[in-house]
Amino acid sequence: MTAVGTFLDAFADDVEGICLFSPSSSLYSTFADADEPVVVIGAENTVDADVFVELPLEFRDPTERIRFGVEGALGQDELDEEMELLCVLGSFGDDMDTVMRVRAGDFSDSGVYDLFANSRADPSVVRNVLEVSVELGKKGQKGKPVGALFVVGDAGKVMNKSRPLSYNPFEKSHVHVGDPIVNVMLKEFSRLDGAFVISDSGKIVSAYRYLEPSAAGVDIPKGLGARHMAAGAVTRDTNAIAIVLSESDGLVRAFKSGELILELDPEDY
Ligand SMILES: Nc1ncnc2c1ncn2[C@@H]1O[C@H](COP(=O)(O)OP(=O)(O)OP(=O)(O)O)[C@@H](O)[C@H]1O
Ligand SMILES: [Mn+2]
Repeated sequence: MTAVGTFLDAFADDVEGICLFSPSSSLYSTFADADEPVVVIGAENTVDADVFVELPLEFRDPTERIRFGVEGALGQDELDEEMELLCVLGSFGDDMDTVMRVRAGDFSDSGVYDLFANSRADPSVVRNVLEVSVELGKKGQKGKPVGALFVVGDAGKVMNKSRPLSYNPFEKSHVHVGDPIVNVMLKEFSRLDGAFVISDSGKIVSAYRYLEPSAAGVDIPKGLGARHMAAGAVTRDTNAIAIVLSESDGLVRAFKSGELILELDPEDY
């Protein structure tokens, strides 16, 4: 065997599961008789795989794609945490150019998959709100750090658990998050108090909402203030998720079912 062959053989030794990211039919059929379970992960099941995990977003970063896909497969009980996996994907385009070996358990429990896939709001709406928060965190408002609170999904119930702090600039409008003009408006209004309420489909329902959920049983990390507490609590009281940009530490956090499930530094994106 060649040196490369020997290396690859050792690399794939003891692998217990195979994840194929958006494979071609020919690649998929190469693994048809594999002894290990094969999971196909992608936006669509174009190869008619028996075991398929949908990626609701395009993750350009291969490690993010793997994290999301493996978490999804674990969530669907297609893999278990002890497994050593071989992930095959195209990092620079559609052609397969990357093989990564990972341990399934390293990707469990971050809740990121759950945030996108099992929220009431569309995955693209969740992504758009995350993107606005990250941009706002990077640039601030006119160079100053700014905070913001976005409550996404289950808007009717969220409106019932909150009250207006001021006139709602989105009252008669039908605008959606992700639209560039709307993102400018969201950044502009983030200087003012309260929360934005966004519907399952991404419509901006209101700005300036003061949230009044019951905070009973909400367990968020110490040191976070009223904005984060309100964010956590509203996601326990309703089926919304909340995305918060902190004015004081500059981090973006996401809450679901009363828990902090994602924390990221805008400077890393
Ligand atoms: N219940 C609430 N509903 C909506 N907005 C709120 C609520 N409580 C606080 N806020 C908003 O959060 C802002 C900051 O409050 P506070 O400093 O207590 O929160 P925090 O969690 O420490 O957030 P930050 O990290 O951004 O400082 C307030 O000025 C207000 O605009
Ligand atoms: Mn504060």
